[in-house]
Amino acid sequence: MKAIRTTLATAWRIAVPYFNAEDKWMGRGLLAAVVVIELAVVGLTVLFNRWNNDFYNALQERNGDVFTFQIVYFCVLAAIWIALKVYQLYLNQWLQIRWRQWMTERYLGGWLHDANHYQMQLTGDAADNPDQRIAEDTQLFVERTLALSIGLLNAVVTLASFVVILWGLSNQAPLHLFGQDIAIPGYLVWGALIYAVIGTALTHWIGWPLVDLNFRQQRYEADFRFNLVRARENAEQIALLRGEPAERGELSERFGRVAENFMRIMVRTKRLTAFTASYSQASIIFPYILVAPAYFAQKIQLGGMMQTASAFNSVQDSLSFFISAYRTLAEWQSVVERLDGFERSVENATASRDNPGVARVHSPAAGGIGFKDLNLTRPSGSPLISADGFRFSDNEHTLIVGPSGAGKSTLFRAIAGIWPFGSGSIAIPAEATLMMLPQRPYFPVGELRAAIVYPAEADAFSDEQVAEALRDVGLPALAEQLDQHGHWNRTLSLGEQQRLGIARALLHAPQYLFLDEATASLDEPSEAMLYKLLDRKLPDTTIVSIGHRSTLEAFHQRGAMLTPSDNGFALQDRVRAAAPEVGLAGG
Ligand SMILES: Nc1ncnc2c1ncn2[C@@H]1O[C@H](COP(=O)(O)OP(=O)(O)OP(=O)(O)O)[C@@H](O)[C@H]1O
Repeated sequence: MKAIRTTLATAWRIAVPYFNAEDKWMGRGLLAAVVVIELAVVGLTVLFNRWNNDFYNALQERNGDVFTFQIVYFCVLAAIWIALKVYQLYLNQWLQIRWRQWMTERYLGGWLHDANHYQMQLTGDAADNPDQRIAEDTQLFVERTLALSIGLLNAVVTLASFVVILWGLSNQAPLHLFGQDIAIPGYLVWGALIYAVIGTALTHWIGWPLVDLNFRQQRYEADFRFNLVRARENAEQIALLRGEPAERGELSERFGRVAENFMRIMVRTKRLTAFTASYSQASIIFPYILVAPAYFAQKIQLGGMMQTASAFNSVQDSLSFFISAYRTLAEWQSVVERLDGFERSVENATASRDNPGVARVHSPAAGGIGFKDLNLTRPSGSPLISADGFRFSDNEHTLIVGPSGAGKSTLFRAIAGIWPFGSGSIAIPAEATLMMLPQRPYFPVGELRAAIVYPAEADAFSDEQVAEALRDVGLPALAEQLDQHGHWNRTLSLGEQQRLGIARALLHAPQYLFLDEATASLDEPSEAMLYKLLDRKLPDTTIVSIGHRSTLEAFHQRGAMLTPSDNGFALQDRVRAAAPEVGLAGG
């Protein structure tokens, strides 16, 4: 019960913001229309119920005129019913897509706000497959929430209308057993109530494990899909390593979990269906059994009996709403849990960014980037790097070296503000523009022009500017293909991708450029050419590089290294053995 209350409260929290958002008038209007139509549908059900009485009485009395009138009357009711049903579905779907669109935008906004998506990955909590939350769960949530709440409304209103009718019918057709009337006011209502309560309790007892099973099913399906996508994304590596059997084994194992859980769902659903199907079949004859004695004792007519049966079924249907909606309810509960997990995960990521262990503060303009008591740790808390009093001065190029895994890239992440683990502060001039170039730059799939200038808009630079940057970095052939669409991370060599990365830096001209082994896949002369190009084209940019090649020293005035310390590794100035021969500073 507590779980149901918690789920309802959570669902309310997830659902309500849409009806208070910019689209609220449209959303509220559509919802009101759907509700009004639902009420009209219940009203029609009451008219149909009365029609039963008149129609069957006409049949019993062999009254042709009344029969014909009732047929015409039925057709009118049916026509209205059809129109209501058509528009109810149409407006319901309209509301669904607007609501879902709003939720999707909101979740995309939260997920892609600053580095939330990265933080969520780092902390690795409940929202393990955000793509599933955003794409699938929002759709399920909107659809199921509407279906269940409109279904519930129908059940309540139908119940209220028909309990009154059934109560009246109980008095017209008193319980007649063993040759005498037994006066139980509203006995048909009590009969329906007891029947439904027993059914609901049994359904819950048989079906409750489905909530958890459905939750797991969605997770296993998402894991399987995610790993298929990973295999596709890394097709070349897998093919080169002949990793297909390993991939296949892994994927089969993951699908095994999907299938195994599905089998459990099947078994449970089979039991539940056996019960609900028996229950609904029994519901057809149960009211006849209740009123048959009164009918045979000639206390009521055929019409009265048919109307009673139909009213009983309506009452019983609404009381059994929970039974018919059980599977939907179980699925809906899992969806609510997952969306709640996602929302909490976004909130946690935002909170950890707003209160990071590592503070980013503003240093005076042209003050460079400095560290104070900086101690970076792994997410587990184990120490990684310490840096105190170190500064990347403006217009000075620094090369950082250090053992693999020491935390060089993590230092860059902290400077970029996406690594919250640790303590101390990093001072960066206000409004400074920073750009990080990793070893494998990211290019969105699409037009080459947009891929290069990412994350700026495709038209942020003129074609001539982009083409010039491409020619400068030694990719003149690509300068002719700016309109071409492609998956550039897949089709270009790593060296070409690194050249493209430098072209991106040339276009954006950041104040601080961080190169994390960004030219490591190029031969030494090409690397030298690119560094000289950067120096020539971006004279006001401060460059900090991470690299393992000693030839890089020639292009940096200053050396820094990570040396083992009590706190992992310490960032310190590096004293060079000899002055570089071809330094950028020196020419
Ligand atoms: N997302 C993460 N979760 C947990 N540990 C991480 C994560 N990212 C990095 N680390 C750990 O932090 C340590 C430093 O990683 P980092 O990438 O900064 O090393 P690096 O000095 O740049 O290494 P390399 O020279 O090999 O690129 C490594 O031990 C790594 O396993």
